[in-house]
Amino acid sequence: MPDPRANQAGGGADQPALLLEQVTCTFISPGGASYTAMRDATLAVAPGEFVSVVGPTGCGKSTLLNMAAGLLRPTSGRVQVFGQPLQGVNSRAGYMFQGEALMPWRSAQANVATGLEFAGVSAAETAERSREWLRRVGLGGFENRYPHQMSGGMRKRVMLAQTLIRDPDIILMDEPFSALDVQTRQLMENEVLDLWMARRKAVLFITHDLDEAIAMSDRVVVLSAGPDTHPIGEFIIDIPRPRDVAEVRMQPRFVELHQAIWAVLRDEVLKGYERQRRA
Ligand SMILES: Nc1ncnc2c1ncn2[C@@H]1O[C@H](COP(=O)(O)OP(=O)(O)OP(=O)(O)O)[C@@H](O)[C@H]1O
Repeated sequence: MPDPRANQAGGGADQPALLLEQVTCTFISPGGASYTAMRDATLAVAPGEFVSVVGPTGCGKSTLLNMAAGLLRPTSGRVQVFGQPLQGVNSRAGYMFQGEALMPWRSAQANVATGLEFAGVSAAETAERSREWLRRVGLGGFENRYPHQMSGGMRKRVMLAQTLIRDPDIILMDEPFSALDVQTRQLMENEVLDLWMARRKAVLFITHDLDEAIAMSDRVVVLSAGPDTHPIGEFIIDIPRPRDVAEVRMQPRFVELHQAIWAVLRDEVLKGYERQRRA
């Protein structure tokens, strides 16, 4: 009998915000071939903690995030949200996808408002909160622009507002800024850090960019190359906050951490590359 409190707001504040315990995920193709993308992987994110996951391309980073979001059920193992088993979609999490996820026929404000509309929030409150969130991400005055009338960076800002407007306790981000140029990317990273510092939600951030992971996080988890991906290293990022993502890279401690993490990641990247080349 499923626990009726599962996945509900409230409760469990002393528990990890998110716990993936010994999760295995095997995909079966229509032809019957099976591929175990993840095996016996355990990862916890504490309330208010910013955790990045890095790993070689195709190792299973999105798979991990999809399990945390409740969009994909692990083949075995368990996922818990604030101490309760996750059932169905993770209603305490906001998910920012890798690609473009805006509805092209809706204005910036209407895109940001979508989550509140689904939640049945009144039209007046929805309008006010979506305007306020657009302002917070630096898009005050752009409410009526459509996605095709905005730059890539502006569209990402709209996606960020869309993710945060429901004030999720857990924020899941899958390489959110990978398509942006370096300068825009650093601006967005700093904005995310400012918003996070103000609200301190649990963040699980997927990236293939080690600099980004170190600059943003409290902890960086390194995944092995697939198949059978699992965490193989974990590093506490003891660099004081607030941080500026561009400046923090110059600090000796940043360089030290980068070397230590890269020593673990490098072999996996080479393995992943070799496997993809042979596939
Ligand atoms: N629905 C699916 N069916 C079959 N195989 C899948 C499915 N989804 C993912 N995979 C495989 O699982 C592995 C992990 O995929 P995933 O997208 O999680 O990797 P990733 O680390 O996020 O990749 P990237 O770095 O390219 O974003 C890949 O080999 C992929 O081909």
